[in-house]
Amino acid sequence: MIVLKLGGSVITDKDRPETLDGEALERAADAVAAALEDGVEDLVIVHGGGSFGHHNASEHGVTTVEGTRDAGAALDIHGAMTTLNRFVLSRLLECGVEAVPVHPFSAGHRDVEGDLELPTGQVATLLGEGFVPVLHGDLIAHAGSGATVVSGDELVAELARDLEADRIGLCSTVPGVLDDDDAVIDRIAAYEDVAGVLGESAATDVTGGMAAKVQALLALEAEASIFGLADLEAFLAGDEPGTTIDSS
Ligand SMILES: Nc1ncnc2c1ncn2[C@@H]1O[C@H](COP(=O)(O)OP(=O)(O)OP(=O)(O)O)[C@@H](O)[C@H]1O
Ligand SMILES: C=C(C)CCOP(=O)(O)O
Repeated sequence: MIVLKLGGSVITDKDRPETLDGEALERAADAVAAALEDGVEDLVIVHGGGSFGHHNASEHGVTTVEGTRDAGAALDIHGAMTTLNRFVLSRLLECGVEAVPVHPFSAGHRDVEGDLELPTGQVATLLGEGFVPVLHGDLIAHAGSGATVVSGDELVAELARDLEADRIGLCSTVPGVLDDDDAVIDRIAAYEDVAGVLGESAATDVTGGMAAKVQALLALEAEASIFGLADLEAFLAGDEPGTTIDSS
């Protein structure tokens, strides 16, 4: 089973509010369709927000820890993400991928500690019935804080853990985690080894950029890869492009 995140920074123009990167999305959808034709089974896709969601969350002062109890703000942020989800689903469907939505806002919650609870029975059942479930970074009920943002990276980690994914891939706008000289770091086994080079996203981003990604993936038992769009086909074909996060 593969859990693949399509980074919001890849499929949207992160500097312009609510603007798709149609070419990149098409390329990603083509790669997914080709992989399924080549025999990949059991694929769960998660996409991030990019210019959908982060701007809205930022305007309302909402992050993964700062919540809102304003239903209008909640609908604004969730609505931006479901709009992007519609675009992603349409493109996948056009390529012949049996993609269906799973909206985290209606499925999961955080407890008072902020820990994410995400039931995955619907995802497993959809996989068993031949669908490709497509989740997305979203707003989520948060005990004691109203509703906060849940990043696609957190969802990837939770799905991978619960569904015992064999392979985990994060397709982002960079070819991997970069060192001080902008060279791709081949393997990361401990956060301390790379803490100095990990930063936030260059664009508006309420969920922590590369640092949060590496942290979420290091908490997993399975290996995960962070790579750019040019390497999506290779990842889906079984390669380990970009940076491998290996916490074992
Ligand atoms: N050491 C690093 N190596 C690579 N990228 C880094 C590093 N430090 C910070 N970054 C930033 O992290 C960004 C990737 O994180 P970002 O959260 O934007 O990706 P994404 O998951 O593709 O998008 P989204 O969060 O919208 O889904 C890069 O574009 C870069 O600006
Ligand atoms: C900003 C929202 C609502 C979702 C963010 O998801 P991410 O782009 O995966 O961090």
